[in-house]
Amino acid sequence: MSGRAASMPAAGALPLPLVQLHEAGLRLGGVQALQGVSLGLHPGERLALVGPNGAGKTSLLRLLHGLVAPTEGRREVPPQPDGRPPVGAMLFQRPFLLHCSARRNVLLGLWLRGVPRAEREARCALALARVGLADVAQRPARSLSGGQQQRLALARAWALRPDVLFLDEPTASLDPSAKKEVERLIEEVAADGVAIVMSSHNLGQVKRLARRVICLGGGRVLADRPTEDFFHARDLPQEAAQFLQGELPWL
Ligand SMILES: Nc1ncnc2c1ncn2[C@@H]1O[C@H](COP(=O)(O)OP(=O)(O)OP(=O)(O)O)[C@@H](O)[C@H]1O
Repeated sequence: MSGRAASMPAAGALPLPLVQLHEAGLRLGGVQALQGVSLGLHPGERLALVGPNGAGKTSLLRLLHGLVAPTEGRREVPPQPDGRPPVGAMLFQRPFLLHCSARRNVLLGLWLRGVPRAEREARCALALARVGLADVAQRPARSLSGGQQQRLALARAWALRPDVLFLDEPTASLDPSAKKEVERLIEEVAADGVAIVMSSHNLGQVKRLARRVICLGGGRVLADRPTEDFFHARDLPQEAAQFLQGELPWL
């Protein structure tokens, strides 16, 4: 798609983070959803956010994406080497689609982000083809199956040529075959060099897609490890180890 992998820095060079949080906290209606979160997200990373219900995964996704501002600490978005701000896109568990055709949903997404008219049609057609929806482009978006709707949401995000894709439990409401297909497409996006940040309760999926895992509990980062390490380490903080032990039997 965007050929991000080709513009990745040479091995050994430290890339600039796409977004960096410094002791960030988020208070929502009297609830401390996040506190003291410091982390950087780099180009091409594959990060999974795990933790029990209410741990703060969605809040952290929203904060990283800039949909909400931290109520404590700081969110920094360093300008990239080419001077432009990084482009982010987000996918939700249940796609938010407008009452119009699949094609128009993608075109409107491009229009909203200020993509020039001359580019919109081609980018839309390419994105729909990449997710296998070219033949239903004219169908009302909301008449598509759940799996097709999520693929359409992915096409809409993909067409924006994001540097980072935020995914909030992207396959949680899908049946096994639709889940597999969406996972395959997320893998393709990541293989293009797009950074992915995904919240998931599916640890099998986390193992398959992520290279780094952040485990949250009570709005704090309990562990931030490479995926292999997270699943096999003997020195995880107690709360993170307990979460993992509770989930592993379901894998
Ligand atoms: N708009 C809001 N107003 C008040 N409290 C909120 C709001 N949104 C989230 N919270 C609270 O913030 C905390 C973190 O919620 P968040 O949705 O980020 O957790 P989560 O890990 O994504 O949970 P889940 O796995 O259930 O989706 C929870 O206690 C939640 O009830």
